[in-house]
Amino acid sequence: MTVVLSEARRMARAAGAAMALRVETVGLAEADGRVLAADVVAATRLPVTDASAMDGWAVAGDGPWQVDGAVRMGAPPGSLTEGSARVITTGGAVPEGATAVLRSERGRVRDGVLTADGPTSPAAGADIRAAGDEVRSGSIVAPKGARVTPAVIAAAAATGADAFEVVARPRVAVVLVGDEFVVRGVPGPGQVRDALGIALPDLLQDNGAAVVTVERVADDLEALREAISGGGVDLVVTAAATGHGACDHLAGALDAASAHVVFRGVGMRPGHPALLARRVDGVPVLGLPGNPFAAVVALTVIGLPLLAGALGAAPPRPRRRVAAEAFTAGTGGVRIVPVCEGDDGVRPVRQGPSVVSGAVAADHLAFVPDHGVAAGGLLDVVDLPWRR
Ligand SMILES: Nc1nc2c(c(=O)[nH]1)N[C@H]1C(S)=C(S)[C@@H](COP(=O)(O)OP(=O)(O)OC[C@H]3O[C@@H](n4cnc5c(N)ncnc54)[C@H](O)[C@@H]3O)O[C@H]1N2
Ligand code: MOO
Repeated sequence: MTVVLSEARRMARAAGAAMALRVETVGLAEADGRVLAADVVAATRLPVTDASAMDGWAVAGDGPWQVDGAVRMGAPPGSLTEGSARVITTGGAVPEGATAVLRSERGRVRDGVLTADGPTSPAAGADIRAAGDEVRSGSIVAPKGARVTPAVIAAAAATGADAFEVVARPRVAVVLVGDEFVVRGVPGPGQVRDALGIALPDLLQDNGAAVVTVERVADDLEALREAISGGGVDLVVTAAATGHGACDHLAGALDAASAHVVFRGVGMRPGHPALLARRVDGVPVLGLPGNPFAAVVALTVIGLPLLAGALGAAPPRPRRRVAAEAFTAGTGGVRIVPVCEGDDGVRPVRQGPSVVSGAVAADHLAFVPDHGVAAGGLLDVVDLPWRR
């Protein structure tokens, strides 16, 4: 069954969401890039106590004040009596009884007595960050489904967290099909240098997956059936053999494995032979076309929604960009064009389906609808996965 691109993306996301991955606990230092399986809740308010916003003196009541010492950072705040002042630095805990902070540049100390420059004492509460002003204890610092970023880690650490509950990485088997490949050096006549054996696993890992095996199989139905049937994985991603040629055995291998084909063919070019199936044990099989750029396209526009669904993360939504020049329509559905971003909008980067070199310079993939887009019109784009 052939589907339109939007439908393929929806089905891929649903296939990912059906995976029901485990939840695991990881320390803050190992969490960057993972997806939260539960809200991160502040274990404390921030600031923990009333804190000084400036270097200066905590003062109690109106001046002049008798300076009675200094607030030690990291020590409990103690208390201050009316008419007294205590040296305090930015972030220091304001002693009980203090009514304001006087900034260092607005006062002077002579013989242990602090006087404010100018006619008045600071207003009540001046330059004091009230306890809980920034974060309330029990409030949500980062929601379930969010990707852990350095900002999430910093906010969680500041509010007392030592670990996160994250969604386990989906375990992926990558299967590269074909007899023609060499894996080092320059290919000889009739040979093809494998372009995907390293790049595909890297792309999957960068997007939250744990690639557990990378297997190469010949154009052989039984070998392919076996390769896509391995246990201990949550997802199988294959490259090549999606076509209808004599050597293309993916459909036959899925049939032999009694897998259910969710779709075979997507209304987009390149990448139209992409396929999604479900094994009898529920494990999805994503079949990427063999032409390397088509494989990268299919992984970006279909594989990433699948992974986002599996992780419970927000899907990578297309964004609107101005077309800096006209984009002509393709035949057979959405034309997918690598584009780079300039001041006047996005422009195409020349690219054929069988090489990935054009994508090296590109920022996004643009979706050109079947009526094309005039110069100055709007295009949907998704980021290339390494540009996020
Ligand atoms: N009669 C038709 N022929 C083709 C059609 C079509 O609609 N009708 N579609 C073309 C499109 S589009 C694509 S994409 C490919 C899909 O091919 P397969 O998925 O069956 O893959 P193969 O035929 O095995 O290989 C295609 C091409 O890609 C090269 N390849 C495969 N894997 C790798 C790799 N790991 N590294 C580098 N290159 C790879 C392979 O050598 C072939 O050149 O079908 C078209 N044909
Ligand atoms: O998926 Mo194919 O490019 O359209 O090479």
